Amino acid sequence: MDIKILCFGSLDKDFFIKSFNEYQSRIKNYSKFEVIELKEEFNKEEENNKIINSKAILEKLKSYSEYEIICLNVNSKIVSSEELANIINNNKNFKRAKLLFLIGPSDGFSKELLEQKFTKISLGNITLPYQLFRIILAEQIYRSFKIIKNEKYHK
Ligand SMILES: C[S@@+](CC[C@H](N)C(=O)[O-])C[C@H]1O[C@@H](n2cnc3c(N)ncnc32)[C@H](O)[C@@H]1O
Repeated sequence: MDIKILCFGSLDKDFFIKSFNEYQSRIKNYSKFEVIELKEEFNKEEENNKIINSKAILEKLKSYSEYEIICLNVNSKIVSSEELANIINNNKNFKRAKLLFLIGPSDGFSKELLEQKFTKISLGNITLPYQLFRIILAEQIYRSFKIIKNEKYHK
């Protein structure tokens, strides 16, 4: 399996970097795993930032056309850890599956991006800052593998 996270910015605090690296190395026991970071445009008004940053995502995704895109969006359907594991496990050719998780910019995604035929999910009815969310997502991906493989993991 091949999993990528496409996101904005980079982790700039030691405790974020350490936490992410921990889950990253755990995920790598199950799948190829890579983070692709885009530079975020902050300088315009909110609506324009959304459009500019979402266009940058859509442009980048052209290089990943063979990947199934899973867009993380606060206002989309909330999924449980088991449901996320099902999404990851859904592919008939599990070992060869290619999944790209998309974390949005600070102002969220544009209408154009949200209209794409991506799987869109929320991890809960709370908005998390992007650095923290990257770690939560990595933990949930790791947890998904534990669920899929029916392996023990602390509750
Ligand atoms: C700071 S948040 C963006 C908040 C923005 N106001 C919005 O409504 O999308 C940055 C990114 O983190 C991710 N994110 C944060 N909390 C999330 C949640 N509970 N579920 C899914 N994605 C979340 C999303 O990808 C979001 O685009």
